[in-house]
Amino acid sequence: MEKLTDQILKEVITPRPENSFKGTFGKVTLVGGNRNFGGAIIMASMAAVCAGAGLVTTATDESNSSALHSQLPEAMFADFTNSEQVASLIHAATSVVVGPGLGDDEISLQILKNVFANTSDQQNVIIDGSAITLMAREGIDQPLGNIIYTPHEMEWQRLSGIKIGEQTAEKNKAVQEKLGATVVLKKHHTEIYTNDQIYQLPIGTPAQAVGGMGDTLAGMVGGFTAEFNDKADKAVLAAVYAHSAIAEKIAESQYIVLPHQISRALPTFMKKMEKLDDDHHIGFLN
Ligand SMILES: NC(=O)C1=CN([C@@H]2O[C@H](COP(=O)(O)OP(=O)(O)OC[C@H]3O[C@@H](n4cnc5c(N)ncnc54)[C@H](OP(=O)(O)O)[C@@H]3O)[C@@H](O)[C@H]2O)[C@@H](O)CC1
Ligand SMILES: Nc1ncnc2c1ncn2[C@@H]1O[C@H](COP(=O)(O)OP(=O)(O)O)[C@@H](O)[C@H]1O
Ligand SMILES: [Mg+2]
Repeated sequence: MEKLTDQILKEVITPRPENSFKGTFGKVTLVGGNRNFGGAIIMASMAAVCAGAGLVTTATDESNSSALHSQLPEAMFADFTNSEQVASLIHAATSVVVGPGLGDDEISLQILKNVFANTSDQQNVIIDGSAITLMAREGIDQPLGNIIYTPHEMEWQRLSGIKIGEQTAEKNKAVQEKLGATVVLKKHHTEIYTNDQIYQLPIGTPAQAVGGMGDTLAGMVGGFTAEFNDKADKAVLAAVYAHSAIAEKIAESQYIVLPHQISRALPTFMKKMEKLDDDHHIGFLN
């Protein structure tokens, strides 16, 4: 298992080209947030916006529209039950994030099927939260795309069939290979299973053990893969590393870290990373 270092941030977060516009930095379509879990998709959307994705659209329950706009005017809204509009937003996306707060009822299931029917191999598709639970429960096939699952241990148990106490690297890798997808297995010292390697995140803090922390990571992975689409595999690793590096910094003076604080800190954090040269590590800038 290879330990991730801050080197991954330097590789991924490079200066933006002068000759660019918002379209250069990708489009993210996020789908989730039923009436009860609107916060989940708002947190994920905030992470995608703050990570620097060029355009972000949030397909969610219509009851979340005002809250989304008041928290995040940068994001556009769509009603997630409007299947034609969602299909066209999926077609337009560089990265799709599906699942945060989607819920697991019949409407959630139909929305998930519509999303999965409209992705293509050219897209990054981040599958999180309720979407993983629904896939496992309903036996839904994996969609087309560069697939990235972001399960917590119980979601991974549901998807892989491996019980939480038995989730060894060997067993997890075998299921990852069958899926042919990237698996970000979230926990203290998250593990990332890719086609060629297993990585471990050596940082992170129990101050992160609060609701919405994973929703925020899913949005960051969506934002990073859209913005740095030419190095999408490394962008996943960089998002995982940055999420916990920022959290550790906030936790120096706070007992817990609020997920939206990580998103709000991202533009400043990314600016510092852009300036790092090979001799300087994150600690140097604290
Ligand atoms: N503000 C919002 O809108 C929020 C909305 N959210 C959205 O809610 C949806 C459901 O997601 P979910 O994760 O809350 O529920 P679920 O998938 O049933 O898993 C929980 C079960 O698994 C067990 N468990 C065992 N090990 C575990 C582990 N390592 N990590 C976590 N759980 C572990 C756990 O055990 P227990 O805690 O009971 O001991 C419990 O029995 C999803 O769409 C998500 O995006 C949330 O993000 C919160 C903020
Ligand atoms: N003790 C811990 N140490 C480090 N990271 C943690 C710890 N507990 C939780 N996390 C992180 O918090 C996130 C939790 O994800 P998840 O359970 O999906 O949250 P939610 O669905 O509520 O947003 C993951 O990124 C996980 O790695
Ligand atoms: Mg989650």
